[in-house]
Amino acid sequence: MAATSATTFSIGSNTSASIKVGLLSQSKASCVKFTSKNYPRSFSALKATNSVSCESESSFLSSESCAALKHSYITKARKHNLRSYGYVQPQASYKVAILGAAGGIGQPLALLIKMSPLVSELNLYDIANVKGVAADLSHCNTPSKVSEFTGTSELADSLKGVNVVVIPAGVPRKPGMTRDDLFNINANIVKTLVEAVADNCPDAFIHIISNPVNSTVPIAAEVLKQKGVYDPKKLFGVTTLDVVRANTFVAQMKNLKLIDVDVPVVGGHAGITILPLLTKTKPSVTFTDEEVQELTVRIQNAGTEVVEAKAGAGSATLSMAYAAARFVESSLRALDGDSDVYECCYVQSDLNDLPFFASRVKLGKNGVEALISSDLQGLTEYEQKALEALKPELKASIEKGLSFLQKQPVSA
Ligand SMILES: NC(=O)C1=CN([C@@H]2O[C@H](COP(=O)(O)OP(=O)(O)OC[C@H]3O[C@@H](n4cnc5c(N)ncnc54)[C@H](O)[C@@H]3O)[C@@H](O)[C@H]2O)C=CC1
Ligand SMILES: O=C([O-])CC(=O)C(=O)O
Repeated sequence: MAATSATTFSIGSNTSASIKVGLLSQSKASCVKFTSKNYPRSFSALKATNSVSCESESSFLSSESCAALKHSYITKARKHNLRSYGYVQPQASYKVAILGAAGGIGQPLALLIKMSPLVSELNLYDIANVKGVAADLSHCNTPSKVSEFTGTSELADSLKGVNVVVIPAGVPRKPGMTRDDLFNINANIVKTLVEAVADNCPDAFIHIISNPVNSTVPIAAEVLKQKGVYDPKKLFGVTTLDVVRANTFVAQMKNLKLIDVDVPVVGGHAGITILPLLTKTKPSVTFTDEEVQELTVRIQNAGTEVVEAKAGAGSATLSMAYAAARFVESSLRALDGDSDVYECCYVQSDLNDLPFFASRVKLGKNGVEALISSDLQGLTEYEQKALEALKPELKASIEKGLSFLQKQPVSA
């Protein structure tokens, strides 16, 4: 059976049938054809491995096990943010806004979100230069409608009816700066934007990317509180890039398949407050003490590595856009009823004495459904020490953010 207008999902190994690559037919929803250049596996090959029990190819293609495989492909492909470059079949109709959409992160992030089958409308807001970005992006033949909004007079309209707001607005670091050096400019930007979110889409999930995240998230929380619409389950500091980096560096060091590696990263998003829990890596990996030290320091300094390499032209944008798109997609899957969505992020927390803390969370339709405490149990001495060491810095950054609003109350 030929698969027409097919979408290719490269999903790594599928344990239930040892299939590496599948072609999922869009024209016949229940049909999966297992052929690929890299891993040619026909029905008879599957049968030979006892992976299927049907007698004929046609009965297999219409069987429940085939439908389950199709479901597993889609789930795994979605989890890993894989995209087809062909036409994307709409699967849901959520509305996403990016505030700071014309920037270094905003533009590639907009492109990645434009490729999501879960998005029907994509609103791009910035104080300048967003018209051309929107015109350009709107020519992609993916389902979402792109709209542009320029300047504060159009901010409110950009947020009406939005389900997920992503905020990468603000200045990036230059070599020699810490993230905290961005506080004076970015605190005000985040405050103004979150005020508008509170007024126009108070139920939305809010993803804060602007640095210093350790302080800008507490600022956003205070703004929402003063506006009377704070829902701690829906406010997130985006720390996905720390996980993405940890996964990449561990896979490289240990020669593992990237798609399989998952390292929880807890704490915050600056220097030593970024704490990868390497002993909780999945699949289980053993590290020498030297490897733990080397990896931890590299993950903590990875932002600076990029800032220095860009030599004054900004900080991470492409990897950040990739990470932010993953977090948006996870949020949309959770909103859409997927009950198996977990991400590390910086949220209001009661896992320890810090009011905000990054950890793995379970996401659901209403935002954070549960904080995953098990990652913080059974820590090694190294991890426990690092956790205690990060607390004073993170506490100070949180307090700096919370007290900012005392000097600058929200506008009515
Ligand atoms: N959370 C994380 O893991 C990461 C956070 N960042 C942070 O993301 C922020 C943005 O970085 P880039 O995109 O590289 O900077 P950029 O300078 O390239 O872009 C920032 C954009 O924000 C816009 N902007 C400024 N004020 C605004 C306002 N009031 N309303 C709306 N838009 C406004 C600018 O016009 C510009 O288009 C920085 O603060 C950076 O430190 C960067 C990488 C990783
Ligand atoms: O390092 C920076 O300034 C940007 C950032 O947060 C990161 O890349 O992790």
